[in-house]
Amino acid sequence: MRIGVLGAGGKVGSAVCRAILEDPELELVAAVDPKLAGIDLGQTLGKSAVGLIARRDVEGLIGERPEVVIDFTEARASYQNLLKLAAAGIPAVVGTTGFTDSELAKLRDAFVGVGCVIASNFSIGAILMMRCAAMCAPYFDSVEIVESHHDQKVDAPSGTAIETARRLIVARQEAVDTPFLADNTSNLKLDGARGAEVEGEVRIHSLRLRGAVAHHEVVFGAVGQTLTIRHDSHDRGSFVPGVLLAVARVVGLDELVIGIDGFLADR
Ligand SMILES: NC(=O)C1=CN([C@@H]2O[C@H](COP(=O)(O)OP(=O)(O)OC[C@H]3O[C@@H](n4cnc5c(N)ncnc54)[C@H](OP(=O)(O)O)[C@@H]3O)[C@@H](O)[C@H]2O)C=CC1
Ligand SMILES: O=C(O)C1=N[C@H](C(=O)O)C[C@H](O)C1
Repeated sequence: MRIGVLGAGGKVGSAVCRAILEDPELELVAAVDPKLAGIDLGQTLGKSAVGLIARRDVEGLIGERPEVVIDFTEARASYQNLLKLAAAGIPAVVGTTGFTDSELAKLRDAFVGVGCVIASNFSIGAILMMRCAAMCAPYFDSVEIVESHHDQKVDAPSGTAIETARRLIVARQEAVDTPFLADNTSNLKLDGARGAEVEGEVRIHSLRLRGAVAHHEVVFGAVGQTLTIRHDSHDRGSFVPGVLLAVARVVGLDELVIGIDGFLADR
Protein backbone atom coordinates (compact mmCIF):
# COMPACT_ATOMS: atom_id res chain seq x y z
CA MET A 1 0.00 0.00 0.00
CA ARG A 2 1.28 3.47 -0.94
CA ILE A 3 1.64 5.66 2.18
CA GLY A 4 2.31 9.36 2.70
CA VAL A 5 3.39 10.83 6.05
CA LEU A 6 2.83 14.39 7.27
CA GLY A 7 5.22 15.37 10.07
CA ALA A 8 7.85 12.85 8.90
CA GLY A 9 10.61 14.58 10.87
CA GLY A 10 8.72 14.69 14.16
CA LYS A 11 9.10 12.43 17.17
CA VAL A 12 6.19 10.14 16.20
CA GLY A 13 6.30 10.77 12.43
CA SER A 14 9.89 9.56 12.23
CA ALA A 15 9.05 6.38 14.20
CA VAL A 16 6.15 5.76 11.80
CA CYS A 17 8.38 6.33 8.72
CA ARG A 18 10.93 3.84 10.08
CA ALA A 19 8.19 1.23 10.55
CA ILE A 20 6.82 1.77 7.03
CA LEU A 21 10.29 1.43 5.48
CA GLU A 22 10.69 -1.91 7.31
CA ASP A 23 7.26 -3.25 6.30
CA PRO A 24 7.26 -5.18 2.99
CA GLU A 25 3.50 -4.57 2.57
CA LEU A 26 3.86 -0.78 2.74
CA GLU A 27 5.60 1.70 0.44
CA LEU A 28 6.51 5.18 1.67
CA VAL A 29 5.79 7.35 -1.38
CA ALA A 30 5.79 10.82 0.17
CA ALA A 31 7.08 12.41 3.38
CA VAL A 32 6.31 16.00 4.35
CA ASP A 33 8.04 18.15 6.93
CA PRO A 34 8.97 21.76 6.15
CA LYS A 35 12.32 21.61 7.92
CA LEU A 36 13.39 18.46 6.01
CA ALA A 37 12.35 19.64 2.54
CA GLY A 38 14.88 18.57 -0.10
CA ILE A 39 16.67 16.05 2.16
CA ASP A 40 16.65 12.27 1.61
CA LEU A 41 14.41 10.72 4.28
CA GLY A 42 16.89 7.92 5.05
CA GLN A 43 19.45 10.52 6.07
CA THR A 44 16.99 12.19 8.42
CA LEU A 45 16.31 8.81 10.08
CA GLY A 46 20.01 8.11 10.60
CA LYS A 47 19.98 5.45 7.85
CA SER A 48 21.56 5.38 4.40
CA ALA A 49 19.70 7.20 1.58
CA VAL A 50 16.34 5.62 0.66
CA GLY A 51 15.73 7.68 -2.50
CA LEU A 52 12.75 9.55 -1.06
CA ILE A 53 13.17 13.32 -0.84
CA ALA A 54 11.11 14.99 1.88
CA ARG A 55 8.62 17.61 0.70
CA ARG A 56 7.61 21.00 2.05
CA ASP A 57 3.82 20.77 1.81
CA VAL A 58 0.79 18.55 1.34
CA GLU A 59 0.26 19.50 -2.33
CA GLY A 60 3.45 17.63 -3.32
CA LEU A 61 2.31 14.64 -1.28
CA ILE A 62 -1.11 14.53 -2.97
CA GLY A 63 0.71 14.52 -6.33
CA GLU A 64 2.33 11.18 -5.38
CA ARG A 65 -1.18 9.58 -5.14
CA PRO A 66 -0.79 7.88 -1.72
CA GLU A 67 -3.55 5.41 -0.81
CA VAL A 68 -3.42 6.49 2.85
CA VAL A 69 -1.83 9.49 4.56
CA ILE A 70 -0.67 9.43 8.19
CA ASP A 71 -0.56 12.73 10.08
CA PHE A 72 1.37 13.50 13.29
CA THR A 73 1.91 17.25 13.14
CA GLU A 74 0.17 20.12 14.95
CA ALA A 75 -3.56 20.78 15.09
CA ARG A 76 -3.84 24.00 13.04
CA ALA A 77 -1.59 22.68 10.22
CA SER A 78 -3.23 19.27 10.37
CA TYR A 79 -6.76 20.69 10.07
CA GLN A 80 -5.90 22.58 6.86
CA ASN A 81 -4.06 19.59 5.38
CA LEU A 82 -6.87 17.17 6.21
CA LEU A 83 -9.41 19.34 4.38
CA LYS A 84 -7.17 19.10 1.30
CA LEU A 85 -6.82 15.32 1.64
CA ALA A 86 -10.58 14.90 2.01
CA ALA A 87 -11.15 17.04 -1.11
CA ALA A 88 -8.67 14.82 -2.99
CA GLY A 89 -10.47 11.66 -1.74
CA ILE A 90 -7.41 10.36 0.14
CA PRO A 91 -8.03 8.44 3.41
CA ALA A 92 -6.18 9.67 6.49
CA VAL A 93 -4.98 8.26 9.81
CA VAL A 94 -4.48 11.10 12.26
CA GLY A 95 -2.72 11.11 15.63
CA THR A 96 -2.45 14.87 15.99
CA THR A 97 -4.26 16.21 19.06
CA GLY A 98 -5.65 19.64 19.90
CA PHE A 99 -8.50 20.00 17.37
CA THR A 100 -11.43 22.14 18.51
CA ASP A 101 -14.91 20.58 18.57
CA SER A 102 -15.84 22.82 15.63
CA GLU A 103 -12.82 21.65 13.60
CA LEU A 104 -13.75 18.04 14.31
CA ALA A 105 -17.32 18.67 13.16
CA LYS A 106 -16.07 20.24 9.92
CA LEU A 107 -13.67 17.35 9.34
CA ARG A 108 -16.55 14.91 9.87
CA ASP A 109 -18.45 16.69 7.08
CA ALA A 110 -15.39 16.87 4.83
CA PHE A 111 -14.73 13.12 5.10
CA VAL A 112 -18.21 11.95 4.16
CA GLY A 113 -17.48 9.23 1.56
CA VAL A 114 -13.75 9.07 2.44
CA GLY A 115 -12.17 7.11 5.31
CA CYS A 116 -10.51 8.93 8.18
CA VAL A 117 -9.42 7.73 11.63
CA ILE A 118 -8.56 10.30 14.29
CA ALA A 119 -7.31 8.78 17.55
CA SER A 120 -6.01 10.66 20.56
CA ASN A 121 -3.88 7.65 21.48
CA PHE A 122 -2.84 4.67 19.32
CA SER A 123 -1.17 2.64 22.09
CA ILE A 124 -3.02 -0.49 23.20
CA GLY A 125 -2.25 0.24 26.86
CA ALA A 126 -3.83 3.69 26.75
CA ILE A 127 -6.92 2.32 25.02
CA LEU A 128 -7.29 -0.32 27.73
CA MET A 129 -6.61 2.32 30.41
CA MET A 130 -9.60 4.29 29.07
CA ARG A 131 -11.81 1.18 28.96
CA CYS A 132 -10.86 0.16 32.53
CA ALA A 133 -11.46 3.70 33.79
CA ALA A 134 -14.90 3.81 32.18
CA MET A 135 -15.71 0.47 33.81
CA CYS A 136 -14.81 1.85 37.26
CA ALA A 137 -16.66 5.18 36.86
CA PRO A 138 -19.99 4.10 38.41
CA TYR A 139 -18.34 2.69 41.54
CA PHE A 140 -16.41 5.71 42.88
CA ASP A 141 -17.56 9.11 44.20
CA SER A 142 -14.72 11.19 42.83
CA VAL A 143 -12.12 11.07 40.10
CA GLU A 144 -9.27 13.22 38.78
CA ILE A 145 -6.80 12.70 35.91
CA VAL A 146 -3.07 13.43 35.97
CA GLU A 147 -1.18 13.43 32.68
CA SER A 148 2.61 13.89 32.33
CA HIS A 149 4.35 14.56 29.03
CA HIS A 150 7.71 15.65 27.63
CA ASP A 151 8.41 19.38 27.78
CA GLN A 152 8.12 19.81 23.98
CA LYS A 153 4.39 19.08 23.90
CA VAL A 154 2.43 22.13 22.69
CA ASP A 155 -1.14 21.20 23.64
CA ALA A 156 -2.55 20.81 27.14
CA PRO A 157 -4.30 18.89 28.47
CA SER A 158 -3.40 15.85 26.35
CA GLY A 159 -6.01 14.61 23.89
CA THR A 160 -6.00 11.29 25.73
CA ALA A 161 -6.79 12.94 29.08
CA ILE A 162 -9.69 14.91 27.58
CA GLU A 163 -11.10 11.81 25.88
CA THR A 164 -10.72 9.80 29.10
CA ALA A 165 -12.57 12.48 31.08
CA ARG A 166 -15.43 12.51 28.55
CA ARG A 167 -15.66 8.72 28.60
CA LEU A 168 -15.75 8.69 32.41
CA ILE A 169 -18.64 11.17 32.41
CA VAL A 170 -20.63 9.20 29.82
CA ALA A 171 -19.99 5.86 31.57
CA ARG A 172 -21.15 7.32 34.88
CA GLN A 173 -24.25 8.96 33.37
CA GLU A 174 -25.24 5.69 31.73
CA ALA A 175 -24.91 3.70 34.97
CA VAL A 176 -25.99 5.93 37.88
CA ASP A 177 -28.12 9.04 38.52
CA THR A 178 -25.46 11.06 40.37
CA PRO A 179 -22.47 12.84 38.82
CA PHE A 180 -19.00 12.59 40.38
CA LEU A 181 -18.73 14.62 43.62
CA ALA A 182 -18.37 18.37 43.13
CA ASP A 183 -15.20 20.19 44.12
CA ASN A 184 -15.42 21.74 47.62
CA THR A 185 -12.47 24.17 47.28
CA SER A 186 -13.57 27.62 48.46
CA ASN A 187 -10.19 29.34 48.85
CA LEU A 188 -8.17 28.98 45.64
CA LYS A 189 -4.89 30.58 46.63
CA LEU A 190 -3.17 30.14 43.27
CA ASP A 191 -4.92 30.06 39.88
CA GLY A 192 -4.77 26.62 38.29
CA ALA A 193 -4.16 24.78 41.55
CA ARG A 194 -7.18 22.56 40.89
CA GLY A 195 -6.36 21.88 37.24
CA ALA A 196 -8.74 22.19 34.27
CA GLU A 197 -12.34 21.00 34.32
CA VAL A 198 -13.98 18.90 31.60
CA GLU A 199 -17.74 19.47 31.37
CA GLY A 200 -17.71 20.82 34.94
CA GLU A 201 -17.15 17.35 36.32
CA VAL A 202 -13.68 15.82 35.85
CA ARG A 203 -10.46 17.69 36.54
CA ILE A 204 -7.22 17.19 34.62
CA HIS A 205 -3.75 18.13 35.89
CA SER A 206 -1.03 18.49 33.24
CA LEU A 207 2.65 18.00 34.05
CA ARG A 208 5.36 18.86 31.49
CA LEU A 209 8.71 17.28 32.33
CA ARG A 210 11.97 16.78 30.50
CA GLY A 211 12.53 13.01 30.38
CA ALA A 212 8.83 12.11 30.32
CA VAL A 213 7.20 10.59 27.19
CA ALA A 214 3.43 10.10 27.71
CA HIS A 215 1.85 9.06 31.02
CA HIS A 216 -1.78 9.05 32.20
CA GLU A 217 -3.22 8.34 35.64
CA VAL A 218 -6.89 8.13 36.49
CA VAL A 219 -7.29 8.38 40.27
CA PHE A 220 -10.65 7.35 41.75
CA GLY A 221 -11.78 8.02 45.32
CA ALA A 222 -14.45 6.51 47.60
CA VAL A 223 -14.78 6.31 51.38
CA GLY A 224 -11.51 4.97 52.80
CA GLN A 225 -9.93 4.06 49.45
CA THR A 226 -8.45 5.23 46.18
CA LEU A 227 -7.90 3.31 42.97
CA THR A 228 -5.29 4.42 40.42
CA ILE A 229 -5.23 3.24 36.81
CA ARG A 230 -1.99 4.25 35.14
CA HIS A 231 -0.53 3.89 31.68
CA ASP A 232 3.00 4.80 30.58
CA SER A 233 4.33 5.12 27.05
CA HIS A 234 8.09 4.93 27.56
CA ASP A 235 8.85 4.91 23.83
CA ARG A 236 7.07 6.22 20.70
CA GLY A 237 7.20 2.67 19.36
CA SER A 238 4.14 2.13 21.58
CA PHE A 239 2.00 4.06 19.07
CA VAL A 240 3.18 2.36 15.87
CA PRO A 241 1.18 -0.95 15.88
CA GLY A 242 -2.07 1.00 16.43
CA VAL A 243 -1.22 3.37 13.58
CA LEU A 244 -0.53 0.47 11.21
CA LEU A 245 -3.79 -1.22 12.28
CA ALA A 246 -5.68 1.99 11.48
CA VAL A 247 -3.94 2.20 8.08
CA ALA A 248 -5.17 -1.31 7.23
CA ARG A 249 -8.74 -0.44 8.31
CA VAL A 250 -9.18 3.12 7.03
CA VAL A 251 -9.30 2.08 3.38
CA GLY A 252 -12.54 0.19 4.10
CA LEU A 253 -14.24 3.20 5.72
CA ASP A 254 -16.37 5.91 4.11
CA GLU A 255 -16.53 8.32 7.05
CA LEU A 256 -14.55 9.79 9.92
CA VAL A 257 -14.14 7.45 12.89
CA ILE A 258 -12.83 8.58 16.27
CA GLY A 259 -10.48 6.15 18.02
CA ILE A 260 -9.35 2.63 17.18
CA ASP A 261 -11.33 0.79 19.86
CA GLY A 262 -13.60 -0.67 17.24
CA PHE A 263 -10.69 -2.22 15.33
CA LEU A 264 -9.36 -4.21 18.26
CA ALA A 265 -10.32 -7.89 18.28
CA ASP A 266 -12.04 -8.97 21.50
CA ARG A 267 -9.97 -11.44 23.52
N1 LIG B 1 -2.51 9.77 18.80
C1 LIG B 1 -1.39 9.34 19.37
O1 LIG B 1 -1.24 8.15 19.70
C2 LIG B 1 -0.27 10.30 19.57
C3 LIG B 1 -0.45 11.61 19.23
N2 LIG B 1 0.55 12.49 19.34
C4 LIG B 1 0.28 13.82 18.81
O2 LIG B 1 0.90 13.91 17.54
C5 LIG B 1 1.33 15.24 17.31
C6 LIG B 1 2.81 15.24 16.98
O3 LIG B 1 3.54 14.81 18.10
P1 LIG B 1 5.13 14.73 18.08
O4 LIG B 1 5.59 13.83 16.99
O5 LIG B 1 5.54 14.46 19.48
O6 LIG B 1 5.49 16.25 17.72
P2 LIG B 1 6.75 16.82 16.92
O7 LIG B 1 6.77 18.29 17.13
O8 LIG B 1 7.97 16.04 17.28
O9 LIG B 1 6.40 16.49 15.41
C7 LIG B 1 5.54 17.25 14.59
C8 LIG B 1 6.24 17.44 13.27
O10 LIG B 1 5.33 18.01 12.32
C9 LIG B 1 6.04 19.02 11.61
N3 LIG B 1 5.10 19.92 10.99
C10 LIG B 1 4.59 21.09 11.45
N4 LIG B 1 3.76 21.61 10.54
C11 LIG B 1 3.74 20.77 9.49
C12 LIG B 1 3.06 20.76 8.24
N5 LIG B 1 2.24 21.75 7.91
N6 LIG B 1 3.28 19.73 7.39
C13 LIG B 1 4.11 18.74 7.73
N7 LIG B 1 4.79 18.68 8.89
C14 LIG B 1 4.60 19.69 9.77
C15 LIG B 1 6.90 19.67 12.69
O11 LIG B 1 7.93 20.44 12.12
P3 LIG B 1 8.60 21.63 13.03
O12 LIG B 1 9.31 20.95 14.14
O13 LIG B 1 9.49 22.31 12.07
O14 LIG B 1 7.44 22.48 13.50
C16 LIG B 1 7.43 18.41 13.40
O15 LIG B 1 8.56 17.87 12.76
C17 LIG B 1 0.94 16.02 18.56
O16 LIG B 1 -0.32 16.64 18.35
C18 LIG B 1 0.81 14.95 19.63
O17 LIG B 1 -0.07 15.32 20.65
C19 LIG B 1 1.77 12.13 19.82
C20 LIG B 1 1.99 10.85 20.22
C21 LIG B 1 1.01 9.82 20.10
O1 LIG C 1 2.19 14.72 22.48
C1 LIG C 1 2.36 13.54 22.86
O2 LIG C 1 3.49 13.07 23.11
C2 LIG C 1 1.19 12.68 22.99
N1 LIG C 1 0.04 13.13 22.59
C3 LIG C 1 -1.19 12.43 22.61
C4 LIG C 1 -2.18 13.13 23.49
O3 LIG C 1 -2.20 14.38 23.52
O4 LIG C 1 -2.98 12.46 24.15
C5 LIG C 1 -1.03 10.96 22.89
C6 LIG C 1 0.04 10.64 23.89
O5 LIG C 1 -0.37 11.07 25.15
C7 LIG C 1 1.35 11.30 23.49
